[in-house]
Amino acid sequence: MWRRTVARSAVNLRQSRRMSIASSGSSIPGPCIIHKRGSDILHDPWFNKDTGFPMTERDRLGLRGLLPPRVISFDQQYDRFMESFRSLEHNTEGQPLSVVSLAKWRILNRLHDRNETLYYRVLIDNIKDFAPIIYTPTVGLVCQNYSGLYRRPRGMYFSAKDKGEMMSMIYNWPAKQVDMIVLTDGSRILGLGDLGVQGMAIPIGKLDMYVAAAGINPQKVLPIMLDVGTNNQKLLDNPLYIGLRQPRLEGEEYISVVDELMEALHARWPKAIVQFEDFQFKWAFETLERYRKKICMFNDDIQGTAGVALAGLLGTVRAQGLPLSDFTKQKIVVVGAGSAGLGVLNMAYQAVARMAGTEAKPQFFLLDKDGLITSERSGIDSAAVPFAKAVGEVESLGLHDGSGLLEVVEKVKPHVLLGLSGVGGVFNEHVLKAMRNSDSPKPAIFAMSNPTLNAECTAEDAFKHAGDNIVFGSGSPFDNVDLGNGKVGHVNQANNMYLFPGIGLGSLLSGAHIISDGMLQAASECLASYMTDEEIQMGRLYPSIDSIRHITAEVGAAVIQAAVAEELAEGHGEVGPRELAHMSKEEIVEYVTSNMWYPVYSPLVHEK
Ligand SMILES: NC(=O)c1ccc[n+]([C@@H]2O[C@H](COP(=O)([O-])OP(=O)(O)OC[C@H]3O[C@@H](n4cnc5c(N)ncnc54)[C@H](O)[C@@H]3O)[C@@H](O)[C@H]2O)c1
Ligand SMILES: O=C(O)C[C@H](O)C(=O)O
Ligand SMILES: [Mg+2]
Repeated sequence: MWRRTVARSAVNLRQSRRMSIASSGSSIPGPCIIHKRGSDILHDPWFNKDTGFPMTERDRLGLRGLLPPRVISFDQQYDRFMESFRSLEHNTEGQPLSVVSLAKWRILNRLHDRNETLYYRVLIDNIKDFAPIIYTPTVGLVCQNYSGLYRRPRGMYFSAKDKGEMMSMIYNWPAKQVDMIVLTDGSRILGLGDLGVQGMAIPIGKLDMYVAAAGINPQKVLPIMLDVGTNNQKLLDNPLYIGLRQPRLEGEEYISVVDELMEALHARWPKAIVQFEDFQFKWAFETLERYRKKICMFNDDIQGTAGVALAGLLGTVRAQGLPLSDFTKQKIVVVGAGSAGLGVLNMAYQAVARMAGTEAKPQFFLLDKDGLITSERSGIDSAAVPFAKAVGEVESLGLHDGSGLLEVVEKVKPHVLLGLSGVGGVFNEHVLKAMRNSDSPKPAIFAMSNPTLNAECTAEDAFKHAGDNIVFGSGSPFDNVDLGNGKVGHVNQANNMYLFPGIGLGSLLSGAHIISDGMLQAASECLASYMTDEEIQMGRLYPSIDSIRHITAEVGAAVIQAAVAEELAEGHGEVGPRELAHMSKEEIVEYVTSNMWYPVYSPLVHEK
């Protein structure tokens, strides 16, 4: 089954390389009805075209005289923005990275707040350069400074003070239809901890990726911050902090607020997909279990990450020249037993069970801040219990509960070392050097924690200490590494951005009322089989971010097919479940692609 998908995907890949990201879905859209006139339109980033309004439209919409007389074309506006961006890059050369990154974020954010069509076009066309600004890693810095950077509202804020009001508040959102919601409570922002209301930049950045990668119409996305307070003393002490200045709600009080918000969202937009993002461990699994059987939602840190990591783990098996069934024999050390680490192990165990039956005993090792987790450990979370190693098993390796990372790597000689700990540099020189004795001819190192400073190691250190023959992936982007003699160490961005847009889009277009394990597995398998054997041999486990729209269309189609196979698909718009069931794989990809929004100026028509 895997082999077949690999071969087929190689064909798709070749086709995709001919289709540029800019050309997808670029047909001229029909007119757009608006209920505003005059300067109200100029202040609405959904409709504003700045100097691009043609004269006829200026007349029709009461804009004549409100803009300079010359009409500037979309292409000229685009060039003008890119010119200012390049000169900002030039002018900030040599300044500290944080200063440059924030300056770039600001110029993009200003465009976002002014003219969304132009913003998304520059984002889509320059995704490789701009994703690290509007998304990871710069978004982390933005969250840390959000109270100071905040200028204009975007998305919705619900707080503990809104209890009892949410059902009516939800109607304050101006769009009738919402397809995609990303919700956070700001309690575990990347590896940066509790950033309270300032975590809002994460849902905004994730939804920017939804627009860029999945072609969700920006008028149908909704970032939401649920502010239940913060336990971050620095924020509580900051008089300019823009969130609630109170400790986080806990227990029943907390869950009742989340329940109320979920009910309100579901009542107004029953078909919208809700992505939970950056919830702290103690609520991430609990909320997932609480809502996943009732509404179309998923937790990106648990489930999106798991799918991306599994695709990378299967890629490393292929990179060793082994059949995929050998995945069951891989020795994998996972560092970090939180939402992401446990999500990955959960999915990896499921994959082993499919390949070798439920009796199979994979050689996966799990560590948290207190070292190796065995069945002897008391007080571990119930979600981690299935992954605790039997004491006898680790004793035979000379290990025990709490063994440190270096000792584990030295004794296990793992094929894969995967970090989701949030702790920068835990893959230190000694640990990386120990990976030279791995039992794999091509050891894999995944330093998946974000943002850059929280990565378990840098790409450069990984190749320097663990050797040129490793495959490397990181959650935040690093440059490829020059290994000398014309050789390059390829850096993969092992980030859930390769899956969440396709999971969301596929779920939406299937009309499924829940997101099943089968749909998530299909997404991961699709990503795993996307790369050709030649690419894998070169250490390329994931596609370039330039092809993210194409990979998202493929993932979306795989999710729809799985929903159809499980009889969960209820259809979307005019395409019912029967039509979906009769579509070939190619037709489903075409259906997904044709539903992707692409930024061009639509003619605006005023209606009272
Ligand atoms: N690349 C991606 O797509 C992706 C996706 C999700 C999360 N992440 C990153 O993963 C990190 C963890 O996220 P999470 O939601 O699982 O957090 P979490 O708080 O739920 O879990 C963190 C885990 O790391 C463990 N830990 C802490 N210090 C450690 C140490 N020194 N050695 C070993 N383990 C240690 C903790 O005990 C805990 O089990 C974050 O930095 C996040 O940005 C990356
Ligand atoms: O946001 C990211 O870049 C990935 C992931 O969701 C994370 O929390 O680190
Ligand atoms: Mg996240």
